[in-house]
Parts: sequence; structure tokens; C-alpha cells
Amino acid sequence: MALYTRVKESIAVITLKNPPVNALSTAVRRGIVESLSQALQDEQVKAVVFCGENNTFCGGADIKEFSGSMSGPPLVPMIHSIEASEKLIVAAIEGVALGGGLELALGCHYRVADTNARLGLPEVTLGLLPAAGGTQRLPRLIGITAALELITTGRHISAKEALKLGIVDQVIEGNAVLAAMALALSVIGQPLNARRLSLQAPAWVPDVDYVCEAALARVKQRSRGAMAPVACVQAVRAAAMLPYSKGMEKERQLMDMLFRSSQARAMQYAFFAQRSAGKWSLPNGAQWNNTKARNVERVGVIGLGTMGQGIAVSLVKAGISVVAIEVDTKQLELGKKAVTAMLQRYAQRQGVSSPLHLLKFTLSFHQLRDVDLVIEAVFEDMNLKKRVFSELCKVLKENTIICTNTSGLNVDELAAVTDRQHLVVGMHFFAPAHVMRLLEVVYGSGSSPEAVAIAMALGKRMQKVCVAVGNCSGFVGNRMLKHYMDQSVYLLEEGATPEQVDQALEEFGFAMGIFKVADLSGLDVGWRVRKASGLISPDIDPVKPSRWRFGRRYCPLPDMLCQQGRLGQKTGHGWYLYNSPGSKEAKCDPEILKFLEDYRLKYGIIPRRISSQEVIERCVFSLANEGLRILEEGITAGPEDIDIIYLFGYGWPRYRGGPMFYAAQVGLSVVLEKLEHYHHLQPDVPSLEPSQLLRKLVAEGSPPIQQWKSHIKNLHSQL
Ligand SMILES: CC/C=C\CC(=O)SCCNC(=O)CCNC(=O)[C@H](O)C(C)(C)COP(=O)(O)OP(=O)(O)OC[C@H]1O[C@@H](n2cnc3c(N)ncnc32)[C@H](O)[C@@H]1OP(=O)(O)O
Repeated sequence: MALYTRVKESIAVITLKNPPVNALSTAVRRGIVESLSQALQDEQVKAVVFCGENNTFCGGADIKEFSGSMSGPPLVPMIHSIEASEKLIVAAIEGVALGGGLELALGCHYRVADTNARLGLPEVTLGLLPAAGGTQRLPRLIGITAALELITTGRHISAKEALKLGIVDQVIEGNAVLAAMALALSVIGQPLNARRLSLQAPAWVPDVDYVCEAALARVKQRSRGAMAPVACVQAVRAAAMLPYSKGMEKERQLMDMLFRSSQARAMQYAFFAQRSAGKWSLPNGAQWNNTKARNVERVGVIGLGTMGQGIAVSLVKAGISVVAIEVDTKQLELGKKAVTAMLQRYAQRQGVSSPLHLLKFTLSFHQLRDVDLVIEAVFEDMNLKKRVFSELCKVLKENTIICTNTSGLNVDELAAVTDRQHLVVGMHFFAPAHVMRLLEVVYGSGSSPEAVAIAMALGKRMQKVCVAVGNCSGFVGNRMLKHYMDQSVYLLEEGATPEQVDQALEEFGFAMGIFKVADLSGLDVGWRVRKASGLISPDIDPVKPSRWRFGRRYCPLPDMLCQQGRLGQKTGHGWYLYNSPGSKEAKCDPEILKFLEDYRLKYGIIPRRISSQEVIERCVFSLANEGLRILEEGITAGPEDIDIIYLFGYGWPRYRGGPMFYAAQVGLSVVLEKLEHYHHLQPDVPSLEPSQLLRKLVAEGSPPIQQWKSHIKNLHSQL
């Protein structure tokens, strides 16, 4: 709703009320229309101030309403009548003015913001565009180039930047509502036409086509296959080329197309899935709102390799003191140099003072005696990690939490060597740890809810998107990825090339195809894991290695590449060829094509043409199938957690929601049928066998993803 109040003689205040962010729900829009009409009819009122309850102007349209049938007064005419009002209207922006919230403010004649306010048009991140006049008014206010940047990225900006761009007229320290009233009193009576953005001439630039083409190229490169950023450019272009009413018509047409799209549904699902992952819960009933996390101020980081460096940088950026440890002086110096350089660059970019005083580098474990939490980030080797854990227990305070940064080792096995199993959790960071947003927080069988709560809260402070997951080999992300990777190499055996597979995956929307990712990470990473798990042993024929291991299909191609020293970008060749070791531009390598031909000949495989559809079905459905097994086992609390892991850790296209959402969107019965088909063709690939949960969900009529949790509960109770 909206609250109408008369203050002073001539000013009415309309306060949006819809906690927590005063989203423009049906009730709020109704309240605005009614309050505005009241203000306009009251002869004594000369000016109106719009504000939001609880120091929050407005978080935009109510996203929850998008999935139902919209009712109540629409935003466009409502904002138009605000702008057309003969009485002066001022927006008092506190907290946030986002999406429809900022569009409402753009309909007002003046805007005042407090210093902490954040403004933006983030609709593009929901698969939409600012369709309440935002694409037409903002370019008229700040010009095409700046509007294109804000609208296509959805970036939130500070009040200071908004003032510089001309979006707000005043930024004040203190109460924005009082300042808006004061401004209103000072300008009452002045003509308003110059303040009505829709009446301004189109936002002219010398070469609109060039500017818009450049913006199109940028958005296509940044978010391949996404419709919304392209539509945003088209709408802003209309603001430069067409009169306001025609531009609004274009905005509406584009919005109609986006609003109905599966991309918008996926991105809105992702918005809520991200918030749901933050509300973690464990199988024992402990959850985010019934478990207290004690504060962490000092953290030890053990190991200053690439992961340890990134973790230390993220901690310091969050204002946390770090004691960083290495085993010898040379490693310590290397780590210190890298961490210091990253933090100095960060301080320079942000214009803040260098946070280096928060860091201490040492060779001595004794320096850890008063830290609140330790993150071990040594080499991925169980025995080494166990030794570190035992050493740690000798020096740490008795309530210090011990976290291991591992990408898949057994957290329980590590906890067992300590004197505090309840205080041990996994923190699986993704490389580079100071850049990647995802953090899997892994609870073991003995981890206490408090330890999980502390790790989740620390991750959040480090600006990570944290997902609590159970302890299993590879946890969630890497466990699923294995099946996706297996299918990609089987496809090479059967006739595809790395470029064909990558192209299909990139057209699907992945930031990078699987073979490019493998070259980037280094092919030796997986090689080491396969050796450690016994898949590679000395008795395997080096000339014609077996294509079956432990009774299952196995593809030795990646091992054969490693044996040839083709380890990826770092050696200048892997699945692709690079100009020099370390360079990034992947080129097709005729040697690889020949190598694949020889391989197929050697094993008597007749190559066949493989369609992009088959690539996607085999890689993506096997990934989703494993996700369903993870749900079945209760490793995550719900499908949203898995999708968030893939969106933030594995370059999954946001406009496809995540693997679980994608499976639901394609249709679970289709996924089941395809998996059955491919499993029939590859009976020695157990991961293609449809999961029990998939069969159950299909048998129960493929319920919407939001209802899966209750079906999983039933599944567990039957076991
Ligand atoms: C014709 C179409 C015209 C306009 C289209 C639009 O306006 S689309 C909406 C554009 N607005 C946004 O995209 C803003 C989305 N919200 C946010 O970015 C953040 O929520 C915000 C406002 C910066 C606050 O962040 P914070 O971290 O403080 O809180 P959190 O994100 O956890 O949100 C708290 C709860 O509020 C719910 N919520 C937030 N925004 C909306 C919204 N616009 N509609 C509905 N609900 C919203 C959010 O889901 C959280 O709910 P909870 O149940 O507590 O998990």
C-alpha cells in the first residue's frame, strides 16, 4: 500500500509501504494512484514528495507477481500521470531506487538522494527491460551512451555517481525526505515542462547507429544468446530515433516479447534461487534462522599457492585480519608478493587506502594461536592435509574452526584426525578465489550447525554466494561435472572434434566450451585425480590403453594428451593450439584432428556426424541426472542450490536458470526418454541410467521445480 500524509501547509508525502523493499505490488500501485489523486484534488497541496518506508525508496516492480496474472493499475500510465501532474512532485530516494522504483523517480520532476542510496535499472538481469518508460526517459536525461551502459548491464550506481550523471538533482547527508520537502518549497511555482523528461527532444548523438552497433557487439560478447540485453539496446536506440510516444510503443513491444520468454522465467527463478540458497538448512533441521554464528575477526590461511592467495585477498578485502602461512621462505616471499600486488591494485582501482596492515606473513604455525578460524589451502593431497590438520590442533585455541579448501576430498576423513570434528567444515572456493563468487560450504557428518553457520557467514562477508552441501566425492559441482566431461570425450571418440563440442556448448550459452575450460585449468589436474583414484595404473598398455576401467566405459584420450606433454594453455597446446605457452587464443590444431583419426582407426571406431543437439542432450542431461541423484541423497536442500552452484561456479548461462531448472523447462519426461535412449546405446555408462528421482517425478506428473522438495521428502521416507 501507500500512505498519504499532509505535512506542512502545502506538501503531501506519499510513502510506499511493502516491506522489505517496498516493491511496486498491485496494492502499492493502487495506493499510489489513490494517494496521488487525493493530493491533486486537495487545493492546499502545492507539492508532493514520494518516499519509501524504512529508509528504502523502492526495489522496483514486485517480481513475485510476474509469474501470475498481473492486475491493478499498470506502471506506465501511473508514472505518466505523476510526470503530467500540474503539482510539483519530488522523489526522496533513500536505500534503493531500482527498476520500476527508479522509473517512478524519473517520472517525478526532481530527485533527491541520500549519500548511501543505490540506483539502477537491473531489469536486464531478470531477462527484461525497463519498460515503465525507463528506456525512453533515462537517455533523454543522461544521454544515449551512459543510458546504454546502465540499462544493458543493470549495474547499481551510488548516489554520487547518479549526481555526476545527472540522474539526481541533489545528494544529501541525512534525511532525504526533509531535503526533498525543502527543495520542493524552493522551486514551487516554477514551470514544470522542462522537468518532464518525456517532453524533451530525443537524446541525440552524432552517430546513433555506430554507438548502438558497438553496444550490441559488447552485449553479444558478454552474454552470448541472451535476448534481454539486445532488446535493451533496441529500445534505447528508439529513444534516439523516435518521438517519445513511438519510443514507448517500441519499449512495450520489446517487453511483451521478453516477458513471455523462457529466458525471463529462468532469470527470475535464478533471482529467487540465489536468495533461497542463502537460507541454508541441514538434514538435522538446523538452519540459517535457528543457528547463531559467532563472529570471526582473525583468520589463518595455510598455503599461499594460487588458491591460498585468492582466499587471503578476499578475506582482507572484507576487512578481516589474515595470518598467512607457507612452508619455506621462498614460497612465502612468492605468495607475499602476489597477494600484496593484488591488494594494491584493488586499493588503487577502488580509490581506498591499502588494507595491507591486515596481513601478516609467517613461516610459524604458532602465529595461529589466536585466530578464530583457519582455512587450509595446501595441495590437494589427503595425507598432506591430514598432517596439516594434526599440526593445527597443537596450536589453535580450542574453539577455532578448521576449514579445508578442497575440491572433493572427504571432509569426514580429515576431521577424524583432529580433536574437534564438530568444528571442521569444507570451504570449496573456485579459482581464482578472489574473483569467483561461488563457495560450497561442505558439512561433514560431525560438523556442528554453528560451524556451518560461521563458514556461511564468513563466505557472505567475503561477498561469496554460499551454498551448504553435504560431504560426497566431488561435492555437488565437480561430482556433476564429471559426467558432463565423460560425455564430451566419448563424443570425440565417436566422431566429434573439440571445436564442434565447444561450439555446441557455447551456442547453448556456456561462457566457454568444455575443452577450452580444460585447457585453461590444465589437463594435468584431472590426470592427477585419475591416477590417485586408480583409474591409471602401470599395467595399462601405453600404446593401446583400455577403453574400459572397473567394468565401465573409459576414454583414455585425456591421459594420452597428458603423456604427450599437451597440458593446455600453459604448455602452448592441449585440445587446442596456442601461439605460445600461456597465451589464451585457442586455435584448431590439425595435429589433434589427426590424433583423433588415428585413435579411432586403432580401436576400429567408425566416426559419425554428431549433431549439436546430441552434444547438448548427452552432456547436459547427464549433468542434470547426477544433480537429481544428489537431491535424492539429500546432499543439497533443494534444486535451487544446485542451480546456483552452476550459475556462479561453472559458467552456466543465467538465462537457462541452471541444470535443474533447464531439465524442468525442457520437460522431465523428455529428459527421461533421452537418457533411456542414450543409456540403451551406452549400457556401460551407469551415469546415463535415469535416476530414481527423475522416474518418480515423471511418474507423478512432472511437478514444477518449486514443488520438488516435497517429492524428495516422500522419496526419503520410503527408503
Ligand atoms: C513494467 C516493468 C517495470 C519494471 C520492472 C522491474 O522493476 S523488475 C524489478 C527490478 N528490481 C530489481 O531487480 C531489484 C531486485 N532486488 C534486489 O536487487 C535486492 O533485493 C535489493 C533490493 C538490492 C536488496 O538486497 P538485500 O541483499 O538487502 O536483500 P535481498 O536481496 O535478500 O532481498 C530481501 C527480500 O526482498 C525480496 N525482494 C527484493 N526485491 C524484490 C522485488 N523487486 N520484488 C519482490 N521481492 C523482492 C527478496 O526476494 C528477499 O525476499 P526474502 O523472502 O526475504 O528472500
